Amino acid sequence: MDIIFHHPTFDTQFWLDGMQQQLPGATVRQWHPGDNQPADYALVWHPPVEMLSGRRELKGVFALGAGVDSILSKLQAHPDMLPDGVPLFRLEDTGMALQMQEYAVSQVLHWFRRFDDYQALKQQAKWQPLEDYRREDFTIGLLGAGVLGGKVAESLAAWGFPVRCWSRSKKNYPGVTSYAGTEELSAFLNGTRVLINLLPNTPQTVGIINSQLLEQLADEAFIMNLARGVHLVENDLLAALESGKVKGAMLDVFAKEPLPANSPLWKHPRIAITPHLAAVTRPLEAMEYIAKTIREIEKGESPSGQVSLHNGY
Ligand SMILES: NC(=O)C1=CN([C@@H]2O[C@H](COP(=O)(O)OP(=O)(O)OC[C@H]3O[C@@H](n4cnc5c(N)ncnc54)[C@H](O)[C@@H]3O)[C@@H](O)[C@H]2O)C=CC1
Ligand SMILES: O=C(O)C(=O)CO
Repeated sequence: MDIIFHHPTFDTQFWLDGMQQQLPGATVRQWHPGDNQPADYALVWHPPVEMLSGRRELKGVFALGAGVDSILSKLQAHPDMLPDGVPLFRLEDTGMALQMQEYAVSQVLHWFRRFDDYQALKQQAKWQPLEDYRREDFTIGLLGAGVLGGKVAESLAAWGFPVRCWSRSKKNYPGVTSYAGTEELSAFLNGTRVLINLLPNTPQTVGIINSQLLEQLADEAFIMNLARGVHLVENDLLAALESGKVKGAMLDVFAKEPLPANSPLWKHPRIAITPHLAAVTRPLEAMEYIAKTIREIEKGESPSGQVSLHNGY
């Protein structure tokens, strides 16, 4: 079995050795421009078009992340990049859910215990206890309730918050109220105080966090964008912060990355920023997962994690 690998920033040798250990019978090589030798599987992130196009022999392409929007947008521009019938897989969890849980739980508790307000009072040397927020006024809503959103929802429910989620189809997570489809979006938003976004980037979800959506949230809402920058209309968020409808935001992803130095988001006192690292690919877990999936494909099984080209995620 032959495996080709391309990632613009990962430690390639570490991955070649690691995959070799996971699949001792395989030959794993770094792909270089001009390499047209046959391959059974490709492991990629931001792949050059010529790496995959014309490779009808491939039994699977693995995206080395959870979101496949960048691969799919390239595929739109170059439809022959992924030969017909070659399945595209993505990473399901592989250590990312725990990182998302850490990120979301710590920030929700930060807002719930009003640490932002106390930090602002501290700047004025003010010793001033504030009224506690009540859990019943702190409903948390997950936009997107798949592999990552579902786990985040469960971890926040375990902290005793009212938690709800919104997805394409109904979910059954313990302690989490499920809403599904565009017809239930307004009901989901109504009363949501903390909105956490873990949707994939698709034509249906681009710009979903806009002024019309923000207006439907509970007053003094909080926004956490952990998915993709294009989901959020940044100027609408700034306007909602200005009006007081939104009290604070924590953003990990941006329409343009790295976030340009002149972006007004940097300087806003009620916006916290991290540089797209809410959850990163954990190589060992990812390699184990990919090897398991390859073994299932080789046995003729249908492993999970296959991207629906129709749904776009
Ligand atoms: N900031 C970061 O470091 C990272 C961000 N991500 C982002 O998180 C996203 C989610 O990842 P997973 O949970 O693994 O994806 P997933 O595919 O398991 O879950 C997606 C969820 O969104 C829902 N959904 C999709 N389209 C919808 C629509 N039109 N209306 C309503 N619900 C819809 C699905 O029903 C599902 O519940 C990724 O696509 C990626 O963009 C992933 C990893 C790291
Ligand atoms: O896996 C993903 O989709 C990511 O955004 C990784 O940072």
